Amino acid sequence: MSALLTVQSLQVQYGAVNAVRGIDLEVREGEIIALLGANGAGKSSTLNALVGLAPASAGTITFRGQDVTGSASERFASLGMTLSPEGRRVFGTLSVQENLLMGAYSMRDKVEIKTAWERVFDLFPILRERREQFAGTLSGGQQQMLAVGRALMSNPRLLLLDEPSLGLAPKIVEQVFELITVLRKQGVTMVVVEQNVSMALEVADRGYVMASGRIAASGTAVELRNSDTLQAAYLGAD
Ligand SMILES: Nc1ncnc2c1ncn2[C@@H]1O[C@H](COP(=O)(O)OP(=O)(O)OP(=O)(O)O)[C@@H](O)[C@H]1O
Repeated sequence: MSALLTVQSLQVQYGAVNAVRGIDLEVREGEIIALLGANGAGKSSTLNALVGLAPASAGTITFRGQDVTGSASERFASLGMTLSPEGRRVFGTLSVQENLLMGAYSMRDKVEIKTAWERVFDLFPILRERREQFAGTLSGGQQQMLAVGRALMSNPRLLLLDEPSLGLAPKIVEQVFELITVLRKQGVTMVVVEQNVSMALEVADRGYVMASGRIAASGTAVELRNSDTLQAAYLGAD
């Protein structure tokens, strides 16, 4: 498997706050990578920096063989790397279909947009039923589906999912993880930030554990499940 994404010595700083302190990551084609760690460990900052939404103050990001460090977020989408952000962030006063179209902003071709749209509706039939409805009136789980659906509209090769199960009822959480396995079968490579560590390690091939802006441990899902560092990373929340 070749590397789809390589991150070297990435740092993210917000003023005086060093959120990410020089991390290395590799994501290979077809993999599901879990990015784990306590609140404030730097997971969201890492994902945001990967798509140009947080300030990468040092390091390099190579995606599909191209150095994309410092690129604008549109470039990431057009190259095939998309983020489904934490907290869903759907546009509540726009309809379901308008929200989906926001995810297809780099596409010009109507047939291409329709194909992407149908794929999202096939994955989430409830969104097809509610396509005219304001996104703000959907349940939490449906808004999460819409956020993932919007990210899928650009047909990403690499999908970054930030806390996809956050705040959802257990049954819906199971659906989110089922979705991850369905997407993998469709050839989407994923990096998943999750507080639900056991479920994340069930679907993931490999993972990285962050603590205080650094990688504290990495390995296969099986290795991490048995790792003391994983337990310590959660107990030692900063
Ligand atoms: N926009 C920002 N401005 C200043 N500091 C920030 C900003 N975003 C995050 N931070 C800080 O950076 C550090 C890492 O936060 P980040 O959200 O990346 O962690 P996380 O592991 O994703 O945690 P969570 O699960 O709570 O989102 C924290 O100390 C946080 O307070």
